[in-house]
Amino acid sequence: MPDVSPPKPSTLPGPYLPLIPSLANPILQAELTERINGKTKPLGALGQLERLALQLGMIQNSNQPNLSQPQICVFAADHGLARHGTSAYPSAVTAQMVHNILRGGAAISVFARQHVINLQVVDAGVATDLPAHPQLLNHKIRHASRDALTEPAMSDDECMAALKTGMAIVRQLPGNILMVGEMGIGNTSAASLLLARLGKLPLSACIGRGTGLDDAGLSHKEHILTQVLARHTNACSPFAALAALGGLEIAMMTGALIEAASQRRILLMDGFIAGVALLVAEQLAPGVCQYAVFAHQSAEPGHRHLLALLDAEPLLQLQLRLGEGSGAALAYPLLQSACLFLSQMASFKDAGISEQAQ
Ligand SMILES: Cc1cc2ncn([C@H]3O[C@H](COP(=O)(O)O)[C@@H](O)[C@H]3O)c2cc1C
Ligand SMILES: O=C(O)c1cccnc1
Repeated sequence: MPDVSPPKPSTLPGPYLPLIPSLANPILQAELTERINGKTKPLGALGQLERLALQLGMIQNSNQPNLSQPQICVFAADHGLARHGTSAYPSAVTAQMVHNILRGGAAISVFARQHVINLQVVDAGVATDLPAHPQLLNHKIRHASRDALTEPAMSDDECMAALKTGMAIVRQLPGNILMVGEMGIGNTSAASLLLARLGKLPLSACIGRGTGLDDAGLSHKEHILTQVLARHTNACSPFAALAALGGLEIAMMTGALIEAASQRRILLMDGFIAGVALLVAEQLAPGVCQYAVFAHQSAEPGHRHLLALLDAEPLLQLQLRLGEGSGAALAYPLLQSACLFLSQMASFKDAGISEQAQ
């Protein structure tokens, strides 16, 4: 039956969302700043690493932050909208890549192994059923999101279930630092739609080639996504936009980020798709962004606008356009270095070196 009734605006029942603790703590901030400035280096010479160390200290409410039991969760799902040719690859690649990740052959498998980061894959909504695997959590909400060109990608109940599942997954995870990644053919489209709607940006600034569309593919993608936005003009609140424009993996990542921030975990953010989940999380639960460290700036053009919107300073510029959490894993050692310089570097006082510049 065609959906003829006017869509009712979706609202997220508030009590499900935890409060995000504020990081404001002027005393600790002054203490950390003095500690950083007192290290044996010219003032400010560790640049962005100094701001990173300060942020990590504030997140952990400590002047000696440390990283323990780092976790990467790769959320996987398919997209009904992908049937309109919005990706250079077919949806079948999502499940194939999940197998590849679990076998240890994907980029994220390699980088997680390299940096000794625990890796799990979550089936949030892959189109096919996946065989059981010790590193695979089966939380399939449905077999792929619905086709957002004709109906909301998720019902309110499905979207809520995805958010709550993401939160529950994090409650079961150890560690004080979370990286979220994703695998879902067609998810640059969902992310672009969400960024355009929630960031109030023109769609043209939010779209890109994703897995490698050519010029004709890119204009076809823009044509389809323009129609999707027009189909869902009422989906303006963060929850309504998330449900309508979708991505089961994006919704589950959003829940995971909210829960992790509420527990004062560090959120080491990957690229464009994960970044859009953070935008949704911030709008649903203001304050989440205080916990985010931005690993890199993706080559997907919308990411630059997203980072500007979030006033974010990415650590790396590697022209990555992969997702999976790969950029977050690559940046992880920088966070280790930020913690180590704070705990191990000598101060001018310890080393008996004159602190005064000429
Ligand atoms: C082999 C392969 C591995 C990937 N790993 C991540 N992605 C990335 O590309 C997809 C998004 O781009 P689009 O919207 O154009 O489909 C997502 O699955 C994302 O994780 C991959 C894509 C492919 C093809
Ligand atoms: O930056 C990302 O997250 C990204 C970019 C292109 C394709 N998949 C993911």
